[in-house]
Amino acid sequence: MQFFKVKTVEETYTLIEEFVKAIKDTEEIPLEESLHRILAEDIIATENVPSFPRSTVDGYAVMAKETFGSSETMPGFLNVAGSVKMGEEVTTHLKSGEAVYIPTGGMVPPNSDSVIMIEHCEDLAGLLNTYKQVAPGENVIQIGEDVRIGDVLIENGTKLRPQELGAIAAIGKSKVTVYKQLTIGYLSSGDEIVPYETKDLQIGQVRDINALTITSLVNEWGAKAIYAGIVTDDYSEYQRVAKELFDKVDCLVLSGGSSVGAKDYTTKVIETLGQPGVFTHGISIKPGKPTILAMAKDKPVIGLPGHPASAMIIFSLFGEKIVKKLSGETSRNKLERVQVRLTKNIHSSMGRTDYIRVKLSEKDGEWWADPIIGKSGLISTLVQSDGIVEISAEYEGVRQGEFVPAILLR
Ligand SMILES: Nc1nc2c(c(=O)[nH]1)N[C@H]1C(S)=C(S)[C@@H](COP(=O)(O)OP(=O)(O)OC[C@H]3O[C@@H](n4cnc5c(N)ncnc54)[C@H](O)[C@@H]3O)O[C@H]1N2
Ligand code: MOO
Repeated sequence: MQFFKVKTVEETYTLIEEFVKAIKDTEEIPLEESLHRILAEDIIATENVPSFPRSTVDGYAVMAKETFGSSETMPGFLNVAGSVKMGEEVTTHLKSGEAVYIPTGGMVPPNSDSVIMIEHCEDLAGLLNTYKQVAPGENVIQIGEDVRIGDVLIENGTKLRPQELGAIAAIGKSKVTVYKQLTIGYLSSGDEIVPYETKDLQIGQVRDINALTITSLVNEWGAKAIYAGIVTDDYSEYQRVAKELFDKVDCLVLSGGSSVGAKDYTTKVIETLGQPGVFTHGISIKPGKPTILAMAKDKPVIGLPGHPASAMIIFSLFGEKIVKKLSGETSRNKLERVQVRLTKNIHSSMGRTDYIRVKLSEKDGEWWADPIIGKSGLISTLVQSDGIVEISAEYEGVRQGEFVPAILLR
């Protein structure tokens, strides 16, 4: 049976990299609606930012060399020849021996190369006493120092953060081309699963937790979740609903029925959706060993283990990678794991990667991870957790105080 041919975590990531291809459909949208979308063009600067030399302080525009030697005890002297107005161009050149009052953000006059801060000088009836020398360029943002014409400001494949939106706004671009927002279909399965709004549960019934955790993760990652409800463990009904949803979405996620029980139909259903089909059923991982990953007609299909903590951990580990690849995002890898120290010895099995739920706390400038013990069916264990620590397959356990990589659950 394929189930027992488990793959390692690394093999699984390699297969995802190999199978999942980015969707290349694009659309042009207003800049203000583009937060967390994936850029589908290089943004080339068409303007210098700033377009004029700008003071970073309130003070006096000067020629730096004319302040050289100034000190508290031996001030220099310059004539105050006027003032710069905010938002207005300055065409008058600064002459030798002169200083001009300038507010923060004002245009530095031609011939001036620096600004002396108001705290370091004193205007005595038009004679400026300079108590400190300034260096050429001091307190001035030069033309194009922020963004230079022709520079690739932001690369195709970047996930747009607030700072990218700000930079695009700075060059006056109001529309951006982004990759199409992904739609991720989600379906719960199981005779015992009932809508979470159900008031009075019959014995044996379970409210649908995974619908909320999984679709919320999808939304957090910037994709659109389509929830298609709950199907019972009736193969033909499950197959019909899954196929209908599969046809509407870019990626399908099925929860439950991933194991090898008599009514675990998820693999069989996935195999009907198209070629090449299941590429992983079973990962040497805890929790989430029965995880199913497949490709059907270029669309990824994920079969999550039903236990709520397993479903969420597995979807965070592999679902996010799949969604990222599909979305066209190629941003350099950000910090994915942080090193933390364990508060207790943890046992694990060789040949299996363990993800342990942990609560983090800071002590003397270091982060410590306290394991949350509990079965993978318990959602409350994730409520108590700030992250999961990874004990890789080559370890039999980790001792108290040792450093381990942690993935934060935000
Ligand atoms: N013989 C073996 N049995 C099992 C193995 C194994 O290796 N050999 N692995 C176990 C592991 S590990 C997991 S994880 C589960 C995965 O099982 P399924 O994916 O088939 O999940 P179900 O049986 O449908 O459900 C498991 C459990 O979770 C509850 N559940 C399911 N869906 C939801 C939902 N949407 N919201 C809340 N709770 C849900 C369900 O009621 C069950 O209690 O297999 C083990 N078996
Ligand atoms: O590993 Mo299974 O994921 O619930 O216990």
